[in-house]
Amino acid sequence: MTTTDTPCSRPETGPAITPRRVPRVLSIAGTDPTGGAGQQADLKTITALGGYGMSAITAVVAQNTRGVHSIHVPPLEVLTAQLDAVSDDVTVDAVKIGMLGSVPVIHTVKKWLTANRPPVVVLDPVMIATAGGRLLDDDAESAMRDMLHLADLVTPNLPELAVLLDVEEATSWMQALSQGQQLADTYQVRVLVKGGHLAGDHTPDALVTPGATTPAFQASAPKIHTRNTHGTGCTLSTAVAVLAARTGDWVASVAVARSWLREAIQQADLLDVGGGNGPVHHGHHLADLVDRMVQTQALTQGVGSDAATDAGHDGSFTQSLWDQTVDVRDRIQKGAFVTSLAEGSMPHAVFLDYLAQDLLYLQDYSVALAQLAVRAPEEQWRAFLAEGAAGCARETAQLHTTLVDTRAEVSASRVTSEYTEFLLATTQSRDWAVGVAAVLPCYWLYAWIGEQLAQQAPGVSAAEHPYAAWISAYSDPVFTDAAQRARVLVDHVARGVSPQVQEQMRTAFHRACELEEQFFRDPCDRGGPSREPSGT
Ligand SMILES: Nc1ncnc2c1ncn2[C@@H]1O[C@H](COP(=O)(O)OP(=O)(O)OP(=O)(O)O)[C@@H](O)[C@H]1O
Ligand SMILES: Cc1ncc(COP(=O)(O)O)c(N)n1
Repeated sequence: MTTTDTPCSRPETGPAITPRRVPRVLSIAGTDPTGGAGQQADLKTITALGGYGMSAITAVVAQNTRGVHSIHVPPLEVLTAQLDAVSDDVTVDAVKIGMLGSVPVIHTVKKWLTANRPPVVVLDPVMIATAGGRLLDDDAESAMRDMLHLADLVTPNLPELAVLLDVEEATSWMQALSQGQQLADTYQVRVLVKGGHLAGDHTPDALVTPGATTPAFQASAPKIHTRNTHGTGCTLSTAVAVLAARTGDWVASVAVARSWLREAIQQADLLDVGGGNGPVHHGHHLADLVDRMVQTQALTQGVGSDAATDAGHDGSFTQSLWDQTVDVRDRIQKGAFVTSLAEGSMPHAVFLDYLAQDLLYLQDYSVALAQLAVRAPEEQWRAFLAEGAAGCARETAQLHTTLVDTRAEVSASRVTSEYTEFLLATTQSRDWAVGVAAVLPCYWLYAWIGEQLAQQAPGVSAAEHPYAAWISAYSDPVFTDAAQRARVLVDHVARGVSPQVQEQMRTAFHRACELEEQFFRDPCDRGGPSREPSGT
């Protein structure tokens, strides 16, 4: 994720939320037939962030990127019937409330909310559309104030914040923060203060909580030069609702929602929707996933009748490699790395040491993949391996950022050196087929460990587990997908080589599996970092 955010956060506690991997999120809002704001933006956001989206429509708005043409408010009974249809049948984990429009609609939603309050309620007090057009009646402002206390989080933009407090709109970030704090204190509700409307070249945001003296979270990043910011407010508030229901952690939810939205704004110009203030790209991270799925399908078709690639017993060459390394996996599964990471009992120093070694390892693994890419006999394999090499380089850069605070120079441990020397030598000078077999365990065991961690520590949240973020990153389907494709490659290659080379592939795979096991065990065995004394 490209961001120059400078977050400063402290733990922020509130009523307990039971995290759910796929939260059921209801949006109560108006519509936008051009898909950039309101219900349509909310449903895209919920799906993009892994939730299950539902919608109850408050108003049918004929609008586009240039402005609002007309608003039709369905009879109140229709809104009540929609809300009841959802709550009579579905457990709602989070609700996001957007455009309400009028006093009777506010009262209707308030009544339903009082009787059916889900664990997460985010209220975006929508008043005016970016492109112009009032979305809240003038006489509804005080009714809106009267429902703020029912929310866990309120997300006004600066003009809305001013209306809610009945003061002049803030023109500086300090003033905005002070108004946000005043709203939080008056209504005893968290407030997401958004600086998108401030003049200047930065867009600061902050999460303020009742009675606090400093924000629970604050970040700022350069303004992205685009006019396509239609629906950013709807999108941000919904993203926080989904993530809060998913993690139970408001600070983390705001931070992640913000970074994700930033990327959606960054890629907004790709969409080319409308001639005014266009929408943001809610599906920005899915495009890559679909590319990979299409590529996997192409690779799988390329291997004809032996295309079975499931981890089950499919009779493939890679399956036989896997079966022959069951002892290694058993050691990994029972070893201190997986068990202490899953329990959260791994000492932080050991974890940091593991990350530092991983960084050193990935630098060389990236080179190993690049060497194979250069030597690849076919275009599709070159693309796959080069993409893997680039992914490792990106991962290395991210690890550098994570480890920036550990400062001291870290040297490769004996195991890390042994593993990387083996990979570099094998991928550079052995038969290409042997090289691809040597790099497979890193893909495959990584994805497999992700599954083990997800099973041993299901649904962990940042609030209750020190390594929650790491565990969920490990079980990312992206890794399973990459491992699958690496298997397809090795199976394909194995069919075209002699039994002798197949045997060498088998030996290389086995050796790399053993080194993987040692690599995970090593930081736990050593119990701490392997560093060069500073100044050497
Ligand atoms: N040009 C931009 N570059 C980067 N971030 C932006 C930009 N415009 C808006 N944002 C971000 O989008 C979010 C919504 O901000 P904003 O203050 O505009 O709220 P809003 O007015 O409710 O949104 P909307 O435009 O949908 O009504 C904030 O996190 C803000 O930082
Ligand atoms: C139904 C609906 N809800 C909210 C907004 C605000 O979004 P924006 O200010 O980006 O136009 C909107 N335009 N339409």
